[in-house]
Amino acid sequence: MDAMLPPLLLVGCGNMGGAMLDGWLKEGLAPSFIIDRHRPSVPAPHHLVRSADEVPDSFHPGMIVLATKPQKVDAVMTAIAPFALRAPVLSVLAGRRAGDLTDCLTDALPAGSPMPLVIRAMPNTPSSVGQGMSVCYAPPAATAAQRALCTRLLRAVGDVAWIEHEDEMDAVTAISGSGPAYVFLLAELLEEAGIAEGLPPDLARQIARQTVAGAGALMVRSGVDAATLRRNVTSPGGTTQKALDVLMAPDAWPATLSAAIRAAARRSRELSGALPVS
Ligand SMILES: NC(=O)c1ccc[n+]([C@@H]2O[C@H](COP(=O)([O-])OP(=O)(O)OC[C@H]3O[C@@H](n4cnc5c(N)ncnc54)[C@H](OP(=O)(O)O)[C@@H]3O)[C@@H](O)[C@H]2O)c1
Ligand code: PRO
Repeated sequence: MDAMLPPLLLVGCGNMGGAMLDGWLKEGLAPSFIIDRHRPSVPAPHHLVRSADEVPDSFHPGMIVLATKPQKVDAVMTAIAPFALRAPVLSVLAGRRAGDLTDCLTDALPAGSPMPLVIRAMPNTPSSVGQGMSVCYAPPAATAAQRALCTRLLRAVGDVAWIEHEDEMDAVTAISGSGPAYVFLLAELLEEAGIAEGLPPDLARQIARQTVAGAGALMVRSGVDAATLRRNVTSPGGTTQKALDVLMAPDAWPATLSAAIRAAARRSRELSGALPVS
């Protein structure tokens, strides 16, 4: 294992903050402060507080990780702004732009203070088992060391990629941020379909879950592209072909998935304020 991850100020420890924290704890994390109203506990030597005002002024984080809901972040900006003069901020909020968050922090600081730095990342919940996918965007003011620190933190919980254009974050959010939900839905629907075909519920669940997990593991470990792996399952004139004829019809999965991704990306733009709420 590499050296310990730096101390963090984690603001919000629900589904996503908690998933990342689980991954960081497994990797070894320097004593950190976690702000959350609901999490029951964090292991020693970390500190759980219920409000941003309870973090001692003496704390020097290596990074501040923002993981509240986008609509709830403004309420904590004043309390965390002084820490943002000591460490870069890594926001995993959907939609909220780096410049917008920087402005909120700047407004909460005395006039003439240095400008805080906000880097964005879009992780996903498989981070909790070290299988996350995080895509990062840093404004031009970020240093190579600050970018490297983000990469190191997020690499500890999965794969990391960087984008140079913040606008791409809306599509990233729709695909990899929200994507685990689509895959879990697939597992749910396979299970329901198995039961509808007369299988015992326990067996339907087992085969649905392991099929989704096994297919994902095969794709990763083989490195073979998804279309080839799909063709390898599809015997000419066989059972898979019959199912794919239904799923791959232009008005079926191709249309449905692209409409779903468009809707999610649009919602990300709405959260940024770039589009009116529909
Ligand atoms: N969930 C995902 O898969 C995912 C993936 C990528 C990115 N994200 C982003 O991650 C962020 C968090 O999403 P989530 O699903 O983890 O939300 P969540 O489960 O609601 O977690 C946020 C946590 O922060 C707490 N919190 C908020 N403001 C607080 C405050 N002032 N003091 C103390 N605790 C506070 C919330 O408590 P209350 O509920 O009481 O406010 C909640 O426990 C969002 O911005 C989302 O866009 C999520
Ligand atoms: N969860 C957040 C949402 O649904 C962002 C990506 C995954 O808005």
